[in-house]
Amino acid sequence: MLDLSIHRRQGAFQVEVTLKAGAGITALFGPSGSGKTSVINMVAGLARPDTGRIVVDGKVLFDAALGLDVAPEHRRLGYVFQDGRLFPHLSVRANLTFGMNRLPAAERRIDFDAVIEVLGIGHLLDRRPALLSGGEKQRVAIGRALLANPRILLMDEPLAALDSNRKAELLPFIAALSRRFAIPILYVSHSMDEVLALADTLVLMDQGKVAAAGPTEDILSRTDLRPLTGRWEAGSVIRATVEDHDEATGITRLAFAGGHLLMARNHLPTGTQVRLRIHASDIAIALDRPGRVSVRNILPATIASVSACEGNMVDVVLDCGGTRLWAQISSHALADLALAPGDAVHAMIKAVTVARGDLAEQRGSA
Ligand SMILES: Nc1ncnc2c1ncn2[C@@H]1O[C@H](COP(=O)(O)OP(=O)(O)OP(=O)(O)O)[C@@H](O)[C@H]1O
Repeated sequence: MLDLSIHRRQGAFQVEVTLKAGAGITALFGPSGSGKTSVINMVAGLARPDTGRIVVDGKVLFDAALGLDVAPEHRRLGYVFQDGRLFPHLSVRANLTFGMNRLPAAERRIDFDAVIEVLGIGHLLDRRPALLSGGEKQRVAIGRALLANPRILLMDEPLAALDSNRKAELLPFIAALSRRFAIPILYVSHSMDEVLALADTLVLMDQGKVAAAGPTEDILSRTDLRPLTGRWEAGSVIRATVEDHDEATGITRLAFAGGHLLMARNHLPTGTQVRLRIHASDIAIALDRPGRVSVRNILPATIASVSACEGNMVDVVLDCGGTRLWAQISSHALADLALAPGDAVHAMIKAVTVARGDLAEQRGSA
């Protein structure tokens, strides 16, 4: 879908990125100044690489060796900025159809009514942008970009200008978009919560280069990348499937590669694929399987690695049927239990939360 290999010097800073992004949402994540916007601007044609090549959906947009540089307006890309940048003098409807009306009818693959429905903006069509909330403006901006039938949607911190409630409201809309309309999204963010809720693929940027890239769960399970994945609370991110709900006990059972997990009942249909988050501080380790204990999730596991972290705490990575679970225990507990790689233990998981799981995802995986 997106295949790029680019190099650009801007002042003292060098961007040197090779990247392939497939279907779904690819997040560019990294500290301020790591080069995320520079990459997205080169894809959009707003900045010119010194060398390299950019291909989107089979179409070569830039090739330095061939002297090829398609103008931004001919790249057929959707770009959503932090601030919606709607046309103030046009109604929401006219904003939405602005790019769409410039396309030949045969190229209008994305249906107006479907976009209105997914973004929940049907009741806003006759309003002017000045009368919209920040979140509504962003939904209209996303709809406008989508209706121009882009090859890819570029989103540069689209939620950065919104407060946390509006952000949380908008996340499910964005998550549903790429799956519902089969449009790849390149999403710049420095919020790990957004990455967790949205990204299929995670690209970690550092000092103008790609430090690591891959499926989000895999990248986030790597303790060596922690300096880059950042200051968010340590923990694991795992894939699971909703297996069943027990109305009587109010418990939902999920299946994952290492067995089953129980959590408070949610309302996701059976079969929904979800991303679960388990904080490292919510996993305790027992050498013997505990008997009468309140914790519901007790799973056999093997110790994969032990390494010092901050203060008197130790990172312990457990292998649970091929899934990595990241626990943090005190160095005192480590010494007391004499834990070492290869030991068979039991992971006691005190809390599990759903970081991503929506109906659109279930349709996509059917
Ligand atoms: N036109 C330019 N000329 C010189 N330096 C530039 C130019 N544009 C960006 N830079 C520098 O390139 C580096 C990367 O900037 P970029 O905006 O891509 O980072 P970013 O990861 O998107 O940061 P943020 O999260 O703060 O938006 C920064 O050091 C920036 O100062």
